[in-house]
Amino acid sequence: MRSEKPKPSKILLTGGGTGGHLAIVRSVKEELLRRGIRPCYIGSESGQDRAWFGEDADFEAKRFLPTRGVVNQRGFGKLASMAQVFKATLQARRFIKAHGIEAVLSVGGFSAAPASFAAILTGTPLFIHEQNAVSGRLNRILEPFAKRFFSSYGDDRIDYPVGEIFFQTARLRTEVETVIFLGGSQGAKAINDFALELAPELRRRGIRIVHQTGNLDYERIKGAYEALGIEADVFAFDKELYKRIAQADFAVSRAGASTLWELAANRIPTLFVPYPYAAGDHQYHNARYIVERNAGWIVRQNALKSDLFWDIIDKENIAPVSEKLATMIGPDGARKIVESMLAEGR
Ligand SMILES: CC(=O)N[C@H]1[C@@H](OP(=O)(O)OP(=O)(O)OC[C@H]2O[C@@H](n3ccc(=O)[nH]c3=O)[C@H](O)[C@@H]2O)O[C@H](CO)[C@@H](O)[C@@H]1O
Repeated sequence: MRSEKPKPSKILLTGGGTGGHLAIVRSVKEELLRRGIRPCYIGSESGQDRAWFGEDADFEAKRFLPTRGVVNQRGFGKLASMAQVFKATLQARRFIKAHGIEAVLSVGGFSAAPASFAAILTGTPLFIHEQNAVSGRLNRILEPFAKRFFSSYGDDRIDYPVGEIFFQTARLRTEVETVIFLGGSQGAKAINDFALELAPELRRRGIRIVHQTGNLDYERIKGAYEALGIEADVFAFDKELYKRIAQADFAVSRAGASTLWELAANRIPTLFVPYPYAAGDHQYHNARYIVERNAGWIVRQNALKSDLFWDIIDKENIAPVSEKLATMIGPDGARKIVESMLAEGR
């Protein structure tokens, strides 16, 4: 009698740097925990990886390796970073062997390089989730070696793995009583300034303001609202951001992939202002995917004007957009990724 191969249970999640990547790790981790599997994690000492997962007791084991981005460096800096990645790859390889890892999921970002290369070196099945509509450099290099490459854009798409809470708190928006301004995990000065420009008229109309500034700009923006005498819910970063998104009826936001799909899952109509310097202009292409399906609006940062905002609020009906968003994403993303890893891990 042929005995069935046991399903893999030693899963390694890797990648990070900024919140967009780390949010995928979090939702895939939640799905694994629901199935009684505690994954391992490899991230970097730089970036936000430690802030997100340093204290997280859900992981069976974790390592933060000393890596930095290679892409944005030149000359000696680039060589030094490559040497670091090489050294970290050897450490990741030891980790994979020591923990008997049977499948690796990379969510991209420079933190993902060592464990992804180590997966290839050790013949451990590699799965990749690319968050953006245009692939990052590392994922383009890794894709030919991957068992599966997941994307939430295009024909062969899966639902973006958004935290379940964004679906649980979703609701149809019909009227704008509260606006939320979002700058992505690090905040966005252009959106911060735009919010201040809109603030007097928002107050005049009795529309509540919720505003995430990012750490760097927090004091300036808080002070500016005070100087204007306008009451606003201003904060730098909120670990439970879903609560504030759920309160709001309209968003002005960067088009980082995790934020974009969380907003979609929550069905909140959004004016996207893509970060203009993102690699391959990927934030613009992320937002285009939504906007081309009549599920939101987009404006280039250098064309950001208050008139456009008021035209949307005054002349466009937000309810059909909120309805359309319900068809753009379902809650199955993390489940699909996990099932594929369990079926095709070694
Ligand atoms: C400048 C840049 O290149 N940014 C990239 C980075 O964005 P960034 O890291 O800003 O990522 P996203 O906007 O995709 O996600 C931010 C995450 O942080 C969370 N959050 C944010 C603010 C807050 O107060 N609390 C909170 O928990 C959001 O809920 C979300 O889960 O990775 C994304 C995913 O690869 C890319 O699409 C972005 O283009």
